[in-house]
Amino acid sequence: MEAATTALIMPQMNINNNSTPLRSEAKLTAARPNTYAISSPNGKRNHVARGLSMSPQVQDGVVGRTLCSARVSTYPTEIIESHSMTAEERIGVILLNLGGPDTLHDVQPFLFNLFADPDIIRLPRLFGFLQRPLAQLISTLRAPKSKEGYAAIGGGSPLRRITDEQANAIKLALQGKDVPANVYVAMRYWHPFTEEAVHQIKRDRITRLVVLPLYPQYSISTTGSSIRVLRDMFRNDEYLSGVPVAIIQSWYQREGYIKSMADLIEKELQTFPKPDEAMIFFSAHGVPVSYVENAGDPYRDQMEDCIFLIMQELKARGVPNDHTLAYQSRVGPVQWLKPYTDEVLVELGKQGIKSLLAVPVSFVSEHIETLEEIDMEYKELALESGIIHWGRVPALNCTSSFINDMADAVIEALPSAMEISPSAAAEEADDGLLSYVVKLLFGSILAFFLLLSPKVKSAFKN
Ligand SMILES: C=CC1=C(C)c2cc3[nH]c(cc4nc(cc5[nH]c(cc1n2)c(C)c5CCC(=O)O)C(CCC(=O)O)=C4C)c(C)c3C=C
Ligand SMILES: [Fe+2]
Repeated sequence: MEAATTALIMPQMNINNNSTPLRSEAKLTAARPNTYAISSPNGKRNHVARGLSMSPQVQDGVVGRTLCSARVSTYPTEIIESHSMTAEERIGVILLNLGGPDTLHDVQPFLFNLFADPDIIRLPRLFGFLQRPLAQLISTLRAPKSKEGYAAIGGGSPLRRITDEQANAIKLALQGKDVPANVYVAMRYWHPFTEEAVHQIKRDRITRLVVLPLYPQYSISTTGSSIRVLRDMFRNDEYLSGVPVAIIQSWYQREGYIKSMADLIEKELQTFPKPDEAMIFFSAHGVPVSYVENAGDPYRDQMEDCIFLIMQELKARGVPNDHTLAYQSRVGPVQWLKPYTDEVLVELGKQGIKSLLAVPVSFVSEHIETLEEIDMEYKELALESGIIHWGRVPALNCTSSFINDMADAVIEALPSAMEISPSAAAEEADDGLLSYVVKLLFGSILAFFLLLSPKVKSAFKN
């Protein structure tokens, strides 16, 4: 397939972002020039310095780990010339998601994959060899608690089914907008794995690809991790390295998403005896504090912006309810983003709050943390703490306004697709098999003793 025929000028990061940030703007004042690429008809690129970028700290934490030197998308993409696609273009959309165990038997290997991810357990580079032994131990310790949770929601995660439904709905929405596309699901820790999706993309000879994470906000641990894996696959493959790719890094600020969330909240409030007295309780999946404070993860800022925008929309609709934000699902012995959901529930009970509407906000499908943690554990805790009326907003799943907005996001991103340049990052040193085995053995022994500590053990078990 010939490369695109029209010259285009775009940010090298090829991030699509549609609205100007609200509260993140302050951080951009410390901006430095960003690189824009000019693609010419023969596919060669020249680079010019232009525009704004995030602070160096964020760049170190995020840019180095993402496809095409991508920055977090808290500022607008500037497409200077529009780009026309050829008729033979075969468009692909790859949905990035976490994945979940299909059966209880899958729980421990799923957890192993999750904890073996260096974006989930961030060890200093020198201790990288401990990653897999640690993952083996932590997944074994965590599995009984996780299994209980998955058993309580029917014996497995609904994530694969819902993500497949979303993929199908986005495909139909794109078709309805005269943009025929194949939509692929790429899970990070369980089937269908990213490798499987990428294999299909090659098989289908896709010529232009949009990467759409199913996480509204960017975190190093979610979108960042999936993009890192994709980048490695693309830059090492002769065919894929020539496919223009557009990456949507985060989209929590999209009007369609904000309005869809506001619709769900408004509707659920009506189930309360006194809707205007219910507190709106946003509960986001947490990340360790060190991600935000040391590694430059924009997750907390984006989450706060997101809540601000949803509340702004609700106020404009005459829904002035009180609201609060807390973080759930912490794992392990480190500090996670605060305040913690369980502690806030107890505190709100003490303050005499009687009606609470829980709103899961970091994810767009039902999953274990909505169906078990919120609907069972937190509900019970809230009722014990004095809350009388409890409600929970459903996840967006296949809500048509949301799916329609995702299809629009794809269409808006298409023109900024560009080839993934080989990364300058140094490859891991290859020390040979013997060294690998010695490190693995040493790592396993060290990890074993580390995890014998009762405090560490119980932190992963609970
Ligand atoms: C935006 C969403 C998510 C962030 C950020 C995130 C970070 C993160 N998660 C763990 C550990 C676990 N997560 C687990 C399940 C899980 N996590 C998310 C989303 C985010 N995780 C989802 C949607 C799910 C559920 C998948 C499903 O099967 O339904 C689990 C397994 C379940 C359990 O045992 O609690 C673990 C473990 C870490 C350590 C982390 C950031 C570093
Ligand atoms: Fe998680």
